[in-house]
Amino acid sequence: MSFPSDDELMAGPNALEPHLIGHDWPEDFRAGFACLVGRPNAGKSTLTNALVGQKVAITSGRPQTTRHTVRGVVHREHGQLVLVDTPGLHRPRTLLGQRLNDLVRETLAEVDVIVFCLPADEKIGPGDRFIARELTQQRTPVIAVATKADKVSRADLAAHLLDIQALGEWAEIVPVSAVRGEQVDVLTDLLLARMPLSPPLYPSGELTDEPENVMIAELVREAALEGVRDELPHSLAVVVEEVTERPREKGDQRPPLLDVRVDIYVERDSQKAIVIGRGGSRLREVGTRARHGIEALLGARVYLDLHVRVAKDWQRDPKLLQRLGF
Ligand SMILES: Nc1nc2c(ncn2[C@@H]2O[C@H](COP(=O)(O)OP(=O)(O)OP(=O)(O)O)[C@@H](O)[C@H]2O)c(=O)[nH]1
Repeated sequence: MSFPSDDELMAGPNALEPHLIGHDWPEDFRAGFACLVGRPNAGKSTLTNALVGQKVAITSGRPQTTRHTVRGVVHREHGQLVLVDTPGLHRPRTLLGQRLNDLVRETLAEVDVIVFCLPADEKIGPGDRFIARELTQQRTPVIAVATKADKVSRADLAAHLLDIQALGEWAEIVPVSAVRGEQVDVLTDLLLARMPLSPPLYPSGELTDEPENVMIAELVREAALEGVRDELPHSLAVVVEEVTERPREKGDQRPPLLDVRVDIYVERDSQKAIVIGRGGSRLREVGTRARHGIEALLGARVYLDLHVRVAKDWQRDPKLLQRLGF
C-alpha cells in the first residue's frame, strides 16, 4: 500500500493523529497492512485476536457481515501491523457472494501481505484450492499458516505442511496455534518484515477502530447463530438501528444505561421461527447472551431490544443488500 504524502498525513480521513505528527519513530520502523483469508472456520478471527493480543474481533461465525474493516493493530517497538479482516473467500453462488468476492479481491490487492489460513485438523479441500488459485492471481506476498496446529500430532502437522507447500507458491509456511499462543510471535515477525518502511499508521495503544455498531451487530449475530449454524448458514443479517443513552438522575453513580435496538434479518418465515424459538424462548437466550457481550464491550448497562424480520431473498436483492450495509 503506497504511503500518503505529507499533505495527506495532515488532513483527510487518513490523517495521522495530531499527537503523532512531529514525533520521532525509529528510522527502520515498518508499518503496513495484512489481511487474513481462509475458508469459514479456518481460525482467522482467533488468529487475529492472538496477533493483536486482546479480544477485539468476535470469534466464530458471521464472515458475511465483515468486509473492509480494520480488525486490530499490532504494535511493536519497530513496527506496526494493521490487520484487515476479510470475509471468507468462497465460490460465489449468490449476488452477495459475488460482491463479497470482489471486495476480497480489492483487499488482497491493497494489502502488503496476505495470511492464508489452512486448519491443520482438516484436509486441504476444494475450498482451499479455490482460494489458493485466487491468491496466485495477484502479486501480494502470501504467508501460508497451518492454523490449529495444537489439534494434530507432529507427524500429521508435517504432512499438512507438505500439502500446503504443494498447493502453491508461498513466501513462507508457518504452523501456529492461536489458542495456545504458539508461534504467534514468529508469525508476527515474518509479517512485520514484509511491511514497508513507514511511520506508524496508528497511535500506539489503539487496538481497533471498528465502529461499535459493527461489534454490537457481530455479538448479536454470533448469539443468534449459536447452535443453529447449519440451519441458518448465511441467511442472517443484523442491523443496529439505534443506540441511545437514557437520561440519568443527578448523582447516579451507576454505569450508563443504553437502549440498543437491533433488527435480525432472515430470509424465510421458517428461519424466523428458528431464531425466535418456541414461545420466544430462544430469542430471549440470544438476547441475554448478546447483551452480556455488549455490556462488556461498552462498559454500560444495556437494554437490548431485538426484532426478527423476514427480508425475502435478501442475498439476491441489491436494494436490500445496500440497506443491510453490504
Ligand atoms: N484448538 C484450536 N482451535 C482453534 C484455534 N484457532 C481457532 N480455533 C477454533 O476454531 C473455530 C473457528 O475459529 P474462528 O477463529 O472463528 O475461525 P474463522 O476463520 O474466523 O471463521 P469464520 O468467521 O467462519 O470465517 C473456533 O471454534 C475456534 O475456537 C487453535 O489454534 N487451536
